[in-house]
Amino acid sequence: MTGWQQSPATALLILADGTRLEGHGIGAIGHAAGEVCFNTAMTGYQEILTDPSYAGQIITFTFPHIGNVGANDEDIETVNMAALSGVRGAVLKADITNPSNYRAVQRLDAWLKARNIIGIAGIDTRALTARIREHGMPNGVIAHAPDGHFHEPSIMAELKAFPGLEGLDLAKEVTTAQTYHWDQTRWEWGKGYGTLENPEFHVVAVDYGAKRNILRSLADQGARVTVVPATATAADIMSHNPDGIFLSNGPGDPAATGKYAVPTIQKLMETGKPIFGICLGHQLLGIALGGTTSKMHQGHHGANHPVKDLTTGKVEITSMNHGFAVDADTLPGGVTQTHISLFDGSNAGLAVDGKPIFSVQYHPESSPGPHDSHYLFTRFLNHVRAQKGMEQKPEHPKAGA
Ligand SMILES: NC(=O)CC[C@H](N)C(=O)O
Repeated sequence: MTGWQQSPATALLILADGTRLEGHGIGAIGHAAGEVCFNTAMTGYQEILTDPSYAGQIITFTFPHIGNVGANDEDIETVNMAALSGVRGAVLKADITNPSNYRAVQRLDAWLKARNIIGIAGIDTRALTARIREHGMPNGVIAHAPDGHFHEPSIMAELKAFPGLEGLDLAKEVTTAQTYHWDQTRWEWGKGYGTLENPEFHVVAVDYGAKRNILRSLADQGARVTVVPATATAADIMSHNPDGIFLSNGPGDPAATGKYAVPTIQKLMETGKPIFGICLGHQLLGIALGGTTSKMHQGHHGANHPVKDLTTGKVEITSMNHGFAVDADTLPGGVTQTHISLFDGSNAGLAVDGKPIFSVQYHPESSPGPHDSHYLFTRFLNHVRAQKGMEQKPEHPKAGA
């Protein structure tokens, strides 16, 4: 048969420059192309693999042992389960072992298969990560064939057909088709997830690929949340009579999604309502204010990224997942750069002077990641409280309070 190659390997990762890595296939069978990035988080692989912002990407985990705690039904960040799984593939160092954790209901490889995610294990992820650091995030294709028979022409055709993330609006692939309401609160020891009983506020969240724990974090602050599709107009959003507006994280190129999202955000800014954006929402807000965004070299994907709050001098350890960034020097007068990454000085936050409008590039919902930045949800709702003449809550409550 022409085009078929037999290999002792059951999975391949081929990069756009022809680099060919062989390993053991796990998860779904077939092939998929995407941008190959690396994530340095040591925990939370299931939350990472279900973050819709990874649409169009293949994740290399730098932590060598992924899968040891198996898979459970709770650590799912995808809200729109009707959408295809965002991430295109997972690249691991060590083979997946039998899970050892009280929450595990499945092995990770079986879970990957059920979610149609292709994985490859046995890869020298240190070398691959060093390569990405040196040359940037390449396009690549991941393939899994349990019998070791790979149809190379179709695998290479898939790689060639992948246009790269620049210019891609992927929010439309993962956003909700319908408006829905959210009232689940954050997980607490001994209690699990709660339900918001007596909402004090109403927030409309624009879903570009929202993560569950962001919606929970808003509910935790007393906000009932109405989640609307990415293409909702300003009139649609205002028809829900929100006290505040949230712009979610999401995949793809902010400039591409901005074609329809930015005019909406510009109209929303005129309403005077408090606006808070995270990650893609931050980038879209940056563009709406007159700034630009650029593709990064290796991006930021991990759970230990130091960020400096330039307004207080404090450093927060944050969770990050982005491959584009707001160009700080394009932000106009009247907009303050509030946070920067201490890894590379790139923009990590902004605020509109004198208005209740702000956003951050990183992930205060911390799923997975440290909780240092959770105060930002309080800050957002404090803007709402101020407009309603209510007492502010401390951003950093004392332990036990
Ligand atoms: N997590 C996100 O919202 C990512 C935003 C954007 N897709 C980026 O890669 O920069």
